[in-house]
Amino acid sequence: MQIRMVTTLLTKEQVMELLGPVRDPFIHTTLAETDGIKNVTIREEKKHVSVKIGISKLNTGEQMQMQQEIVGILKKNGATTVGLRFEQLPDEIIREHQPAVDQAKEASLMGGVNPHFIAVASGKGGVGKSTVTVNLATALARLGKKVGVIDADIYGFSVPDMMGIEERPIVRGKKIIPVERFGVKVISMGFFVEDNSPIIWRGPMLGKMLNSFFSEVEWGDLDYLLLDLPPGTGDIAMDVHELLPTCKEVIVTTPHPTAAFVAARAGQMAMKTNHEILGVIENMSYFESKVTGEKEHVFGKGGGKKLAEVLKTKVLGQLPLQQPYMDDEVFAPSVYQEDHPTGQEFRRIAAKIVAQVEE
Ligand SMILES: Nc1ncnc2c1ncn2[C@@H]1O[C@H](COP(=O)(O)OP(=O)(O)OP(=O)(O)O)[C@@H](O)[C@H]1O
Repeated sequence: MQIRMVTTLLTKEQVMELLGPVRDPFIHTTLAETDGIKNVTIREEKKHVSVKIGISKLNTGEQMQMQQEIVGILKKNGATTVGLRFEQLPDEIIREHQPAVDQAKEASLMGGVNPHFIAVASGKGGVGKSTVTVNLATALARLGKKVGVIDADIYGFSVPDMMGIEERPIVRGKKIIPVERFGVKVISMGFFVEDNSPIIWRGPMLGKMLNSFFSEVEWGDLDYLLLDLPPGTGDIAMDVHELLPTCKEVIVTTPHPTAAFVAARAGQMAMKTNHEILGVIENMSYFESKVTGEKEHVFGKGGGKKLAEVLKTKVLGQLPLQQPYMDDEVFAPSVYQEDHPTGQEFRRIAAKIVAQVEE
């Protein structure tokens, strides 16, 4: 915005308004949000504006760039000279705005060794994103990996039900102990909601919730932390993507060309937020008759391959339409057994991911 000067120099309010949208280079939050514009002084007679700016990291190249940006804005709007000083933002402000994964990594909250973060995304709901998350996690655990899952699908949290988790996490001291099932540590919004009641999320709340899933949960030593993202490419999905900037991603689609087209948007969202795409998983690829062994492509064909081409990645696997075996002893309606054909396909996918990530 450019404010035209007629006779007087900028007012304090105008300086606040002009510099408010400038972003802190490390926590990607505006100065208005971090309350980072301090001590604005105007010397009308000398056309001089001096400002103190709160920044999350002092004395860096990024600070220099920010300095140039601010001086440029103020000069463009009438200041002849600009005095600029920087000070360190308070820790609590940085924590509040810092992307969750970065925070976890920096603080080494995961028991000292940082896991590989893998987010599972989809272009729309109902394509099997949560099914893929829980089975990929279980398959990685079966390969001997230490695995955690964060059910970040805040509206449609379904991971506990899918894995047949009935207990709730216990709190020890100030830490939440995740529930363990099939060797996978699980934390879900569903654990903290009474009676399945709906929640209305606003951006900052979402960030706080994700941050606390990292910092207040006793994850211990993990090799992999999987995140079940909200479906689609709306605001909430975008917010979650932005809060998790250092994740790798798996995109789930059905074989229908339209589904793959919509999933491409999720892939583009991943790329926009600098997430590396590990590959595409095509779910509900076909139905195989138990009687004739014939494969029917109930939901169309080729969507996964097409999506992988668009996103310049590969198809990690194709999952048939099939339920897990009925098991009277172990209740987990969506977890495929190790000897189930779909369980075996998940094992192959998990092995590919391990090879790719740990290479
Ligand atoms: N390969 C499959 N064969 C049979 N049923 C499946 C398969 N994949 C998923 N389903 C079923 O389809 C439904 C939707 O799956 P799921 O909840 O995993 O999708 P989603 O993409 O996570 O949806 P949302 O994001 O809306 O929660 C579930 O009832 C699940 O059990």
